[in-house]
Amino acid sequence: MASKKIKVGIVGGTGYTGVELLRLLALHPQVELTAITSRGDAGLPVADMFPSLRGYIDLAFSDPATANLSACDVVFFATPHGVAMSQAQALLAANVKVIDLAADFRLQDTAVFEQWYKMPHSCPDVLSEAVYGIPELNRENIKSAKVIGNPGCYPTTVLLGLAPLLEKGYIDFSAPIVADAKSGVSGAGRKAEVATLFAESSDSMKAYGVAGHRHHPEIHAQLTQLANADIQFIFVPHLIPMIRGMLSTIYVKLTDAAKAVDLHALYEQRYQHERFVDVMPAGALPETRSVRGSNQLRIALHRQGSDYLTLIVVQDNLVKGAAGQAVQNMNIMFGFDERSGLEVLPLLP
Ligand SMILES: NC(=O)C1=CN([C@@H]2O[C@H](COP(=O)(O)OP(=O)(O)OC[C@H]3O[C@@H](n4cnc5c(N)ncnc54)[C@H](OP(=O)(O)O)[C@@H]3O)[C@@H](O)[C@H]2O)C=CC1
Ligand SMILES: CC(=O)N[C@@H](CCC(=O)OP(=O)(O)O)C(=O)O
Repeated sequence: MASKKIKVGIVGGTGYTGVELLRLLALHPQVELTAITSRGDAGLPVADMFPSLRGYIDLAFSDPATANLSACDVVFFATPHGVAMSQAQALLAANVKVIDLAADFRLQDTAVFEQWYKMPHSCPDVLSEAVYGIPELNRENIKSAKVIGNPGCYPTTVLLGLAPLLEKGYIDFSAPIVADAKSGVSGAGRKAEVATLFAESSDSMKAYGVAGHRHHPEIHAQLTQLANADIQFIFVPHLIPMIRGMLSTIYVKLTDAAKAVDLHALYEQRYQHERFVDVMPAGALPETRSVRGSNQLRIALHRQGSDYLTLIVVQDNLVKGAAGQAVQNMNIMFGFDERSGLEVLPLLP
């Protein structure tokens, strides 16, 4: 394990995933935070905006146009889609690693990226060397990566939920895989929007993106790779009246071979060495509050009749679904203990 401190920059320090990175990295033993950007609040001490960080972070926000990001060892982009790809090439040329929490480096097919994100991809060369950042599925490639496309929040639940079955060929693709997913409102970010006003989003619940959500192609591409087969996948996200947390319920049809297998034991074995994936006891019904504020993802399996399996997966969308997973990726890239900065217990109540 390396002991030297690395210099870390965060572009987009005023957003929800940005401040979550600050919360986790402030106590990371191998990290020295050196630049935290904001366009509108440059010059403001970070702790003035986020008093919870008083005494832990002494820096002020700096303007992303002038911040000395090339002096960092790694830069996190906790920004809207399109920002990281405009700066990645220059940072890589300065030997700085890049971890993007947005979608710039998640989809290898630039035509699909352009279709869903309505912008051309400005650096396909960088994209081609980017690694999709789910450590439990892709750890070896992450070790040597210079650019990480940190996954979307919904994809992390679906992919970790399904991976053990797909790796064994236990899903019968004659029926579609269905994922019915629910997110807390922080998933939409901190920017002001009518849909996330208290009076609009509390005491109510709604589906959205039913005709198509940009995480569908992201999940589909990864499922296809894991299954080595084309698959039908139905995905419906929902907005629910809580601040943080995500629960995905996933329905699959099992192959005949899978029906003879102890699937709970298969999951326990697949994730036995994974600190951040917890396979719950038989019959468990995981709740989002059991992972709140932590990098933990919990999975429960429920057989339904002889042919179907229902998976229930929970995570904190801002931690394992975003900033925590990004820190986990950083730890792997720099040879640190994967748990550094991430041994945070869930908050209760
Ligand atoms: N929220 C979630 O649960 C998840 C979010 N993500 C992704 O992570 C990224 C960040 O999300 P989130 O933190 O929720 O978003 P927010 O809207 O809360 O924050 C966005 C941040 O980006 C900064 N910013 C905006 N435009 C630019 C720009 N052109 N150049 C530099 N900085 C800019 C803003 O700061 P300022 O205006 O002060 O410069 C702000 O700090 C998004 O791509 C999102 O899709 C991924 C997984 C989960
Ligand atoms: C509740 C809510 O609005 N969630 C966001 C997903 C956040 C996320 O992970 O999305 P990115 O792919 O943009 O990084 C959404 O559905 O747009």
